Amino acid sequence: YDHKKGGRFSLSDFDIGRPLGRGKFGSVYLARLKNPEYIVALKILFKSQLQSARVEHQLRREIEIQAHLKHPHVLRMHTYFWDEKKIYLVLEYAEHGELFRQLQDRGRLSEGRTAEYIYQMADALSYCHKKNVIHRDIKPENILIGSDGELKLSDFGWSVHAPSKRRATLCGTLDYLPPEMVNGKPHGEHVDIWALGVLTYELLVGKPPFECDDESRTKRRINKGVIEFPRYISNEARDLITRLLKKKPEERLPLEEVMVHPWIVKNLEKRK
Ligand SMILES: Nc1ncnc(NCCc2cnc(NC(=O)Nc3cccc(C(F)(F)F)c3)s2)c1Br
Repeated sequence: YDHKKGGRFSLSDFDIGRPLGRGKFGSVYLARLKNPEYIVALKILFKSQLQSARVEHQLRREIEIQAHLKHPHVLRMHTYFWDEKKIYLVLEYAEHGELFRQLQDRGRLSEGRTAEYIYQMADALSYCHKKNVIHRDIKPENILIGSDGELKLSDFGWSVHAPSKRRATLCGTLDYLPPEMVNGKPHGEHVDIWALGVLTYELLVGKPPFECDDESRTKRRINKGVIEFPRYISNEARDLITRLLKKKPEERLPLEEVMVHPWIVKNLEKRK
């Protein structure tokens, strides 16, 4: 199709639809490329906000990383463009929105559904880690749901190439951070495996395992690593979560073993 020579898009190439969500640095809109007609999610960022937060390098890294990621359980970034004041990320549209919303609506998810979701995220993370990319910000808000109910790992705004001693000024929830990051130590891809354990727990229980009303107590609980399971959590689920939430990064269950863990296999069989 005859889009602009040099391949660059501009806002006039799109019809803008309803807002899909509001982020810290800008909003996401449903949008349709006019020619050919193609539905996307358009994240619109203000250069001024990125500059004052000094995160332009982070966005550049995300764009670079996303350009090389193509996987059914990783939300695609098709392209990006900019004008005088804004930067536009042209993203794959996830029809069923954020996993966070589904968890809020349902309170907590069944073991069958959770096992399927964790299998898909382990698959996505295994793919990213093979490309030396660690996501570093896995949480229900950053996981979207596609048209067939499949999960899409999204928002690589905090991702880096492993290993990283980057002492990024972390903001947002500490709940998903492993001991090594909470203590500002060098960290590798094992941080995503820890976060997968927190995610498994949160989907089954409805809240993360070390949640506290203040950060210092959360940090203490993350470092202590004691996990309380409600009675209704099966032994196999407890086994997987315990093997993911190991304090020592190298002791955490490798992703390939997560995908064949008895709890995953048993629940995937049942849902066929
Ligand atoms: N239904 C939906 N279907 C598709 N997408 C949806 N929402 C957008 C999900 C995203 C994917 N990728 C993202 N990336 C960033 O936001 N990056 C970003 C933003 C600011 C600053 C920075 C940085 F500069 F700090 F790195 C990096 S947001 C929804 Br709701």
